[in-house]
Amino acid sequence: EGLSYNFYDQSCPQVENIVRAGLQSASLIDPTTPSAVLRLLFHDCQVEGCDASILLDPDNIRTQYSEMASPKNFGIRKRELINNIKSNVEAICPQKVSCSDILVMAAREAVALSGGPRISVPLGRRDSNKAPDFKLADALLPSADFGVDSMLHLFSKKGLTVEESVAILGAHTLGITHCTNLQSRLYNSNNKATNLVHENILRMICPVGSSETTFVPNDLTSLLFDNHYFINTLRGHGVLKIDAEMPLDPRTGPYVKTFGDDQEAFFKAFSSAFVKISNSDVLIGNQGVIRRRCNERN
Ligand code: HEM
Ligand SMILES: [Ca+2]
Ligand SMILES: [Ca+2]
Repeated sequence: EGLSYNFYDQSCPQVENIVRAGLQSASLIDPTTPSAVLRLLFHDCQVEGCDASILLDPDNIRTQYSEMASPKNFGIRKRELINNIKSNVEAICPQKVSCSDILVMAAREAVALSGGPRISVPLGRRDSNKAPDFKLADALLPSADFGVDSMLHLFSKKGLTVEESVAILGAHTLGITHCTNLQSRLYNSNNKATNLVHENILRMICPVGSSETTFVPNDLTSLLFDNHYFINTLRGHGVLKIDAEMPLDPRTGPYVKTFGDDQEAFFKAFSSAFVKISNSDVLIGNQGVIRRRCNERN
């Protein structure tokens, strides 16, 4: 399909080490770096494939051409970290390594560095050279109140099985959710509340009209890539609507239980899902470009 496991063996053998070093030093300064980088990869791949489109800054003339203008990208961070790693790579191997591959490698390191599996990822992606209108990102990124139906539909389009779809949501073992993303779940929906005590705690942390800076951790070990997300949701302690629904739905519930009991089973299904997501709709061969700077068009 055009990607390969030894793509940079000749042209830039140091690239994996450079990316790993970049992730490690950034995580020492800010331990929430891995969660931000993992979400950044998903939001890139979800809009016109993994082509580093999310990293492009708006130019002065056409400000709507930046995915960051979409409210669905609220809370996206660490785009500049990928720019910095790219500069380090350019210093050693100029014009060889795409920003999209750097982002995939960085997300892979983010998972491994947090205690998750070390995932082998095929490389050879190319970068897009123009950002889509932010309305496309708006249409393609999942909204905070997605339920099981919409989630399974979204991931089946990427070729994920139901088991892999449940596993990839285990990415929420890392990071946080801002209260602004929980308003509709907590205050004006007829959602299937699972654990009233837990929902009341969420309401206390996130009152009506919470400021944009308040947040809750996605699980109790939000810096560790482990299976606590599943254990949490099984207890009815899920944060998002999808977390509350997955254990109850007959299609997804059995996998939530398996992953809550067996971390290795979670890691295995997460790894294959991660590879599928990061291979979806990629530019290869002569398509696209290798951007010189990740945040600007060539
Ligand atoms: C139906 C699918 C999904 C929905 C509805 C969803 C929704 C969300 C929402 C609302 C947040 C909170 C953002 C904030 O308030 O700052 C979040 C955070 C996060 N999501 Fe997802 N997500 C989905 C799938 C994924 C996937 C596939 C991945 C990765 C492979 C992922 C990784 C993350 C991570 C790591 C965070 C924490 C970010 C941080 O701490 O900065 N999500 N997600
Ligand atoms: Ca993209
Ligand atoms: Ca965790």
